[in-house]
Amino acid sequence: MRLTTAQAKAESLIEALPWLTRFHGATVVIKYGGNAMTEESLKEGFAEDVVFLHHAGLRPVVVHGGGPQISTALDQLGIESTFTAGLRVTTPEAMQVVRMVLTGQVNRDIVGLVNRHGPFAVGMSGEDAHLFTAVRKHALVDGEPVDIGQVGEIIKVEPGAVEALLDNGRIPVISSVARGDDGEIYNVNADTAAAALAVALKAHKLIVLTDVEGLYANWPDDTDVIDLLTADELAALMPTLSSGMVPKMEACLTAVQGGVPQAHVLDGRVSHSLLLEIFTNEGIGTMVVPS
Ligand SMILES: Nc1ncnc2c1ncn2[C@@H]1O[C@H](COP(=O)(O)OP(=O)(O)O)[C@@H](O)[C@H]1O
Ligand SMILES: CC(=O)N[C@@H](CCC(=O)OP(=O)(O)O)C(=O)O
Repeated sequence: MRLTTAQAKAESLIEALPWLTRFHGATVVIKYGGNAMTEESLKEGFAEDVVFLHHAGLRPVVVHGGGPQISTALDQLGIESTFTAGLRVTTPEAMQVVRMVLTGQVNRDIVGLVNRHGPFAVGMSGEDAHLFTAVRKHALVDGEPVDIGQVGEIIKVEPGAVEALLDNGRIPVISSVARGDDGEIYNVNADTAAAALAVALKAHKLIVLTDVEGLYANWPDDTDVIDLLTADELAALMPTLSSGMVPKMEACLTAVQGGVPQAHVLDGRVSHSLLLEIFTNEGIGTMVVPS
């Protein structure tokens, strides 16, 4: 018997039932990357997905980056910007721009898109309510520590303000800027910040949205996406990874080793990728699970 369109839609809804049951009340930390937020329709789709998760009874938390947006602003201001070991060398002058773009621009954009659907999103900086406390981080180049300016390594997470927002039925949207006990502000890679928060919140899932399908087995060849990895398998692969994938896969490993049962890297260029991952039997992207 052929299914009518309406019946096929009902089948799709029913496919989601076991996942709705399983993830009811689950905290999901979603890292939204700058390269996955370039197109307006994708940004709108992302906001719809987050609101859908909220209405479906999950507790979504968004931690965002904005690397390309920071680079554009620095270029416009004539401030040179370089990366060492995947991290932006952040002078005090650049730090002001990083803070302005992440907390003042990208954060506001995401909050605005989510709040088209209701009074849900509340924007925060990682500096607020001592959410992220960081110390100065050095990059390792050929095993030697190199000064990369005001780049931070998170040493403490106080998730109370985020938990209060979640308990109040809100969707926290958080920029990856941290404060230091030394009075400085620090630029933290957003993948790293999302993982630290997922561990502190005892989240059920960390989802990292990016601009590739997942972790490719033989990068730069993009034919073979690894769909499932244990933490031990990922730890063994880490030294072979390059560029942007290093902080992303490190974040998945930190999260899973810190007690988060599942960490995923998904393609943010696919519309509604969040819903596909959470509510379909196939899932998409790369999933990391405990060994
Ligand atoms: N093994 C790999 N699998 C997938 N992508 C990889 C791999 N190694 C390096 N990359 C690169 O990492 C990039 C993702 O990192 P990045 O550009 O920092 O993303 P985002 O802005 O989403 O944080 C991909 O676009 C790809 O060019
Ligand atoms: C230290 C460091 O490199 N910080 C990042 C923070 C933003 C970020 O991580 O943005 P994406 O997720 O879009 O890459 C930066 O300055 O670009």
